[in-house]
Amino acid sequence: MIEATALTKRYGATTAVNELTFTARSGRVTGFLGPNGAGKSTTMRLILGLDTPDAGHVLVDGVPYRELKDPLRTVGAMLDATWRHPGRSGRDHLRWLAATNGIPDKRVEEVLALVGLTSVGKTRVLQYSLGMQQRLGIAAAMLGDPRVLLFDEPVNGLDPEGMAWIRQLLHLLADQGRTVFVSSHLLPEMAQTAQDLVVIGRGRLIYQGTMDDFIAQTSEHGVRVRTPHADQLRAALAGQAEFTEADGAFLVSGLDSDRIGQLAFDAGATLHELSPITGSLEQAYLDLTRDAVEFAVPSVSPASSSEAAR
Ligand SMILES: Nc1ncnc2c1ncn2[C@@H]1O[C@H](COP(=O)(O)OP(=O)(O)OP(=O)(O)O)[C@@H](O)[C@H]1O
Repeated sequence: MIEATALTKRYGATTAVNELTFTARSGRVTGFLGPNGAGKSTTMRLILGLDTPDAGHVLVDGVPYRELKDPLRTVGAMLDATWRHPGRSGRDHLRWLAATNGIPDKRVEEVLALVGLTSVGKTRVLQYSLGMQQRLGIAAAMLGDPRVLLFDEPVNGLDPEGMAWIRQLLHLLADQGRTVFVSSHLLPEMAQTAQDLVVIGRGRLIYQGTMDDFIAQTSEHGVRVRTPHADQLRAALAGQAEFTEADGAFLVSGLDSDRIGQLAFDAGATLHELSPITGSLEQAYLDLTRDAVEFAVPSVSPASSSEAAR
């Protein structure tokens, strides 16, 4: 488990992390989201003891990182997957890490197998694709068989197959009871990966809770209904729910699809469509972080883009 309490970090006049309190639970994949400059990397560095907070504290399985007796066996991290000794082979890179941390050599073969790099263990890292480098970074994070894992942008630059592989691995690690804390800018990918979310903006906590609650609380909801008996449905819904009509369909809010189906049936309206519209992580995220974006991007309108083209 990771527990941050009133965590604060300042760089000169910039408060990168501001009284941040959150928990990442064991057995769950927790997504860590926030606009550029929100303080995600700083928070990850504070968790790993690479930076010292000005106030507050963060505990990993109940202990500050710097007081962990065996850090690599407690926390594994991949912050920058592309930094590696390029002249070494993947296997030698892991052997070097294992040797300097008192981890037996046989664990290297286990983690190479876990990430599917056994057959290219002898290949120099210089020749690895980005996907292979990400896998090697994960192998390194797994060397100490840690209970807590931190991944900063693990799917950056990966193809769909590589992303799916990482998603499955993160789920597997969480199912084994580990704490998996992962940042990503790719919201559709995060929507499929994370079960819990910590969202920050300008260093402050904006949301902490489950992915499902996040999407449910902050997005537009409704049920799309199509019927050839619009008059009957209109009469049935009047006073029961709010609705708008467009393109031959009703968008009904305030009632779930079971209730709408029943009302329509009672009113003798045949339904050709009854589909709940659930919000997306992207919409919920944009709604919630709108005010927390450090440098707002001007909206793109046809007029402004043709202006620019001139
Ligand atoms: N070493 C540093 N010295 C000065 N300012 C820093 C330092 N590290 C971070 N900052 C500032 O702190 C704020 C938070 O930065 P941080 O890199 O933690 O955000 P982030 O959420 O990881 O951003 P991104 O998504 O763009 O990587 C930013 O305003 C950044 O400029």
